[in-house]
Amino acid sequence: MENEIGFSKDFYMGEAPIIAQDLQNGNGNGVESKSGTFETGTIIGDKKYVIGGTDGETLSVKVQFLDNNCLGEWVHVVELGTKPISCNGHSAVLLKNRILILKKNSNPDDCIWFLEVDTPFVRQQQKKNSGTEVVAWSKGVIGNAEKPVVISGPSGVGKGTLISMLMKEFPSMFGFSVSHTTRAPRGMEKDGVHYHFTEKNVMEKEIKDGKFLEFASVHGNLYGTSVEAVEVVSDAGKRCILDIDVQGARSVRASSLEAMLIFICPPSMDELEKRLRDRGTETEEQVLKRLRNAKAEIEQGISSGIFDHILYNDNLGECYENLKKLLGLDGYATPPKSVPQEINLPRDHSLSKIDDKIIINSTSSKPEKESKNLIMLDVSSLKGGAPGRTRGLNFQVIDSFSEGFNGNGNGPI
Ligand SMILES: Nc1ncnc2c1ncn2[C@@H]1O[C@H](COP(=O)(O)OP(=O)(O)OP(=O)(O)O)[C@@H](O)[C@H]1O
Ligand SMILES: Nc1nc2c(ncn2[C@@H]2O[C@H](COP(=O)(O)O)[C@@H](O)[C@H]2O)c(=O)[nH]1
Repeated sequence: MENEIGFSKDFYMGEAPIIAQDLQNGNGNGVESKSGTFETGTIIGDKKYVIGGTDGETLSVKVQFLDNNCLGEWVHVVELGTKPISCNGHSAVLLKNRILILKKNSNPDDCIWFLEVDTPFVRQQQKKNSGTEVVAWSKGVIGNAEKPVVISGPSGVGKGTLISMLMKEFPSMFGFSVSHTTRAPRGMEKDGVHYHFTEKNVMEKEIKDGKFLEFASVHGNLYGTSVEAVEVVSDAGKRCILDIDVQGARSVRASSLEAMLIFICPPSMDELEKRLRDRGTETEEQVLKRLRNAKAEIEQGISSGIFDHILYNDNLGECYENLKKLLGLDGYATPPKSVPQEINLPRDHSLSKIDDKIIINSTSSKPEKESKNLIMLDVSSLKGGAPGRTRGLNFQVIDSFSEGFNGNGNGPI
């Protein structure tokens, strides 16, 4: 199954139409380069992706185009998303449209990363930056993390109120995605808590740089969800809640976030107007603008098919109970705790790939004891991906000798 430098036969053969081969210059999977950093190389079609820790603290990517066996120049690559921090080496395996990176000797929650090279998100970004080589990083999450929740609806309907109630009752379960906006803060609003209040030119530049999952012009200001805002919540092990308008919900629906989308509808336009006016946060001109926009938003919310669920917020308590039902939280005094899976990858390991299974073969030879582990990483049900996390990774210990392994997989140990 494996050759002497740790590439599997499948890795050489790749998966049509992408073909992976070993590097012709001998810089194979996990080889120390002249500069002393670890580099791996993967050839996909006529491109060679070299991943190595040469960019300060973070792993960087270099791409070289192959021109009939003759090596071309390095190409500048735009790397989107948060890059993994460099480590004591890594392994790389080509999957269908992304490269799986396994960091050696790293924390269980930081050992699996993906470099997307040909996913819909990357193709979309390549189109935007025509002529530029674009790749995107996405961190792998073991198991099926709960889907993010999008709460949308016209201004004043009660989205923020419902979200606050949820966060108060389940503080360790939910995390709020803090949006960016160019509108001015209201009296009690804090920067970084309610919004990241941002200058328009700064936000426009960051949008251009691909830092936003979605953005929209709403009631005359720019609003947007940065990739980081969602990642911060996922990394804290919480379910992400987004409070965004209908245009933003449409973008999220089209993205790889795979969120649950809920539209909150007012009982009537009169009641919506009353709530907006009673809140007293908008000028008369703003109230009228928001009410005008509300009509179109309600129409789209109800009939566009963007949303998975529609909730009517007439009686607040009832609406909140219905929201909890949708989220599977009715009847829970305390939220269910998922048991985290753990995987520790020792520095010395080799990889092989059989269909959608990655076999990690690790050997640790301490003077007193030698231990061997065979871990199977199942990548058949990957979900999400850049510009967010890649979920749906499952692993199983399929063989282990000695106590060297620190994990709680399902297989025999
Ligand atoms: N079911 C309800 N009945 C009566 N008042 C409500 C109800 N739900 C929310 N409110 C009130 O309506 C006002 C608007 O609610 P909230 O600020 O949560 O709306 P929102 O949808 O988040 O608005 P925006 O999109 O402008 O942020 C608040 O003063 C809130 O207390
Ligand atoms: N598309 C997005 N819409 C957003 C985002 N954050 C908030 N919003 C929506 O804007 C309006 C107005 O909000 P307000 O705080 O000024 O009253 C409201 O409908 C929000 O849902 C975002 O990141 N993206």
